[in-house]
Amino acid sequence: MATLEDYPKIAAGKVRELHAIDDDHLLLVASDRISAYDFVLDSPIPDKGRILTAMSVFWFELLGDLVPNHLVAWDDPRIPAEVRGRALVVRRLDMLAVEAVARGYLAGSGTLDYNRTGAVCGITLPPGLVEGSKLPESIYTPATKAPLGEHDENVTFDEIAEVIGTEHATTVRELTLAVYRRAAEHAAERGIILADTKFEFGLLDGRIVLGDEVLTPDSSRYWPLESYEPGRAQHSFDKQFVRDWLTSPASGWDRASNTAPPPLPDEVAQATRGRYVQAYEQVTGRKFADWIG
Ligand SMILES: CCOC(=O)Cn1cc(-c2ncnc(N)c2C#N)cn1
Repeated sequence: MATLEDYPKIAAGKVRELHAIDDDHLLLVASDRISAYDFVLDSPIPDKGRILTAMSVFWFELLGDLVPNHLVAWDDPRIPAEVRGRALVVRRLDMLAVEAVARGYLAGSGTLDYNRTGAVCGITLPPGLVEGSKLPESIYTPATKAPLGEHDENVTFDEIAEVIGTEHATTVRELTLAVYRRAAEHAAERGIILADTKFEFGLLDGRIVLGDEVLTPDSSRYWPLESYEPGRAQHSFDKQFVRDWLTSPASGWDRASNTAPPPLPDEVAQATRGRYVQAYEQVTGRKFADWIG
């Protein structure tokens, strides 16, 4: 059985790492780390890596008729025991330099751009929208990847086409919207608003293939349908307990101070684990207890 040290690390995000298995395969590893207010917290959320990996596997399977993906295996001798259940064997792709974002609702940088310009990524929106507004139809709002810790930069379709060519830019936009719309419809039927999501695509033998993690609460905004109310910041299905505790007097943390947040109380970490499990079971109809690792 391989160990993680056998696989050189080739990329890392805030909460994930990418290792090389061989010339054609990579190992995408999800940690139990959680990010809030642009900080990676000291406190891990038990099983977060396994739950989000199981979610990606579900979505890759459900959406496989719409778009090919890079997933090769999730239960495989190439996966070291220490990361089993929170690591995927994936095909090595030639990644396209675009953060392919679809939005069904106005939130985050989308609201910021809209308030400044009436548009997001060059797409003019109707007047009178607020944080959390449902958009008349979902839109493609690509971004360019920023260095770790910075926010991606929203750009227009034409700016992306300049970099990856009009043909690939067009296919990426079509796939992003089709896959998001199908996933958002599935989630809404199960009481979860998928407000937006971010995909990454790559080339494999000239075909465009869906890479990265997909439609997890780290790559998407998951809002509970029952507490949806436009006009304010929406409750995060998974991160709200963390946000509420960090911004409560109990934490002793001052968000404006730009200092690192304190560790979470165990009950906040455990309650957050519960939210990830609930999101997984509600979206997939599967029991997390049946997942490997
Ligand atoms: C965890 C850090 O990695 C990233 O966040 C983004 N990233 C993806 C790749 C990639 N590169 C080739 N083939 C792939 N299948 C993938 C994937 N997924 C590189 N960086």
